[in-house]
Amino acid sequence: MTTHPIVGELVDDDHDGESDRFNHAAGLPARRPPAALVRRVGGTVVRVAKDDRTQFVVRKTGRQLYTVGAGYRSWAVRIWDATTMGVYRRQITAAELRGDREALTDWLDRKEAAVQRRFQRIKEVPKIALGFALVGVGSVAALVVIVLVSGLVAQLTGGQFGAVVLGVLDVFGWIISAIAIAWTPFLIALPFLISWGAYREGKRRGTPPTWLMTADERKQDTEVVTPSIVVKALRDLGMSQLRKLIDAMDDAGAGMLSPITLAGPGVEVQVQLPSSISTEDIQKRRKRLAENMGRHEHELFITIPKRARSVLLWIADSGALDEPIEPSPLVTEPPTRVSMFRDRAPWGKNLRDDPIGLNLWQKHLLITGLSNMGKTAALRALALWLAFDPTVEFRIADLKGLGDWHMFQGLATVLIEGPTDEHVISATEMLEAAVDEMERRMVGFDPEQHPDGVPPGLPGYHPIVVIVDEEQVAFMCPEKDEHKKPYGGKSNTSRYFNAARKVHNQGRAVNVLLWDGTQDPTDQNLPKLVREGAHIRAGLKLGSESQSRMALGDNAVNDGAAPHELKQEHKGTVVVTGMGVPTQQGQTSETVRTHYIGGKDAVEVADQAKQLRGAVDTADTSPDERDLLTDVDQVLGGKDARAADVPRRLRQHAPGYAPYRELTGESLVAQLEALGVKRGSQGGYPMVRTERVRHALAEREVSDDDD
Ligand SMILES: Nc1ncnc2c1ncn2[C@@H]1O[C@H](COP(=O)(O)OP(=O)(O)OP(=O)(O)O)[C@@H](O)[C@H]1O
Repeated sequence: MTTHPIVGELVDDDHDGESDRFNHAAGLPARRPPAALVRRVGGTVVRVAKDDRTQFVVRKTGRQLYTVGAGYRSWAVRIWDATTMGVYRRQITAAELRGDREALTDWLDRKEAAVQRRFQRIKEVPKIALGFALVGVGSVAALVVIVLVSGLVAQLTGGQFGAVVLGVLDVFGWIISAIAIAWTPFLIALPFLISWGAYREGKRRGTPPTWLMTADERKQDTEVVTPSIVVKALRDLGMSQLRKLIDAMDDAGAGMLSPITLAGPGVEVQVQLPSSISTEDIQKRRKRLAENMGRHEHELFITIPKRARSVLLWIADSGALDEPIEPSPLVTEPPTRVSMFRDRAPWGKNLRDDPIGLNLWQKHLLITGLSNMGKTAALRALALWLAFDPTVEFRIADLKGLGDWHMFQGLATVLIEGPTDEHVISATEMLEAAVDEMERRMVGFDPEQHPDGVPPGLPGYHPIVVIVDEEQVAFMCPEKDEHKKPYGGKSNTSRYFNAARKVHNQGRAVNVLLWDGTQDPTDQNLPKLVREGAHIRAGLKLGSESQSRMALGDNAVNDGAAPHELKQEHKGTVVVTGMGVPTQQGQTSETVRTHYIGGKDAVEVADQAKQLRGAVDTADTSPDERDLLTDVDQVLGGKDARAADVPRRLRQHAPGYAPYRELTGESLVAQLEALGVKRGSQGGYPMVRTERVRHALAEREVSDDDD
């Protein structure tokens, strides 16, 4: 036999033109000429037809032959079933597999009764046959009697007895010759008639394989998700056990499904799996399941509801997820004021198109994702909403520093923008200042007066939200301080790590919160202790399941959360889990398509928030010179203070300002003295007195004027 090389790409077993459709939708060229119908037959790739027309005819004929074959098979199965009590056998097997003892006994009894009934019928067969024979003989005898009586009557009334008998015999002769004439054509037509019946039976029984359909037919076939499509998709998952169990079901598997309901731009259906099939078995085959239903992998979401051994499938309308969702209500109808305690931040919509709002009160938050998936935008959208609560203070470090957070100038009390080690050092100090504040609040809290913890609105305990975007930069920082303590890393001495951990551990109760955004999480750039401390955890598209576990935790991923399976093109889509996240009943996570607030809109929203709360004095964290006298006057707030307490206040006032970093009480007093502030003490402790600082400021002003 001569073999001819096949021109073009060798196709895989699953080729059904799906990738061409995908490429077409994405505006990419088709993977191969769409007209070629190529199949692998017994390990050899066979080109069946090339041009459109022939291909159509070949596919159509193939489909019809398949349907006729399916009909014969169905009849054979039914005959086999009928002779071997298949209905009962299958129910018995299914009850056994389910471990349903009650049903098992019931079906065994039914089978026994059916066997008895059949035995009874078989016993009665000779009697029935004899009955038929007697009826036959009786009918012939009756006919003879009728003919004879009719002939006799004819004879007596002037007719001829013989003519009647001959007439009747003629009629019989005619019937016999008509049968003889029709017999041959009937015999010729019989196989066709049987095949027609088989075709109808085959059509009733199932759908031909997708590779026997043209692209258009497939589209029509898969647009609507029906119970039979879902069952067929499950049956064809490539799990022989599942296939057998579904085939064994009396209702062809329909009983496994809940009603299919419309849910946003898609449908939802819950599947109760047979006992030997685990939810994991289905999750692992998401791609195949989606494709069996005519969808892309990212258009099928599988979650695990509370009911044991069941999966909840949400199947998007084809292409629906590629449509953007509407703009944020924050842009279209900015709020006049919000309450962090009471309200929910409008973040986006879930797959069912229900609006999703997060309650952010006393929640640490972590958002991760691959680069450029919309992490900053999603995090910033929450902060912008929260800016409409004037009681909330923001301290922000944007360790990319390309202006994503610049609109918070005048909204945040600290705004660090930049990627260098210096910026990481500032961010660390900002976080350490938050730890100091947290400890001050904890020490100063009066549990007798507030037995239920810090109530909303308690003076001195306003929410402080510390935001660190691109946090991975902090963990990867190689710099060390003068005590050789690293800023980055995750060792016991790492300054950023320890500060983040402390806020995570204890900040919530006193309203000191950390929101971090980090890229491409690993154990190095997002240590376990930090990621586990967040109350709300969100993952945009991630690279692998292990990253999803880091981002959302094992529980959420075990329950079906799969940010690694989100589509790269779907920026801003997050899987979110944790406290304050509204989820469907029985679910632990929610997939949210977040509203996108672009840079320009963000500036406008921030301006509106500034109008509400009045401009905030954003601390200058740039390495420029600061004025020590003015800063000390500001941190004293009109009172005197021990010199040892003032450096800490200065660091909080200007996080990241290097000269304050190593300041001690003693060196401060010396520097102030050089600026004209007389030393003072109380009870043996060096003091910094407001009045002396202001005096030095006034003197300086006078001498500046003189100059
Ligand atoms: N919700 C959204 N809907 C649609 N597009 C979005 C959405 N969020 C972000 N984008 C698009 O993604 C781009 C990147 O967004 P963003 O800067 O927030 O990503 P990122 O993950 O923070 O990136 P990186 O980690 O590289 O800093 C935006 O410029 C925008 O075009």
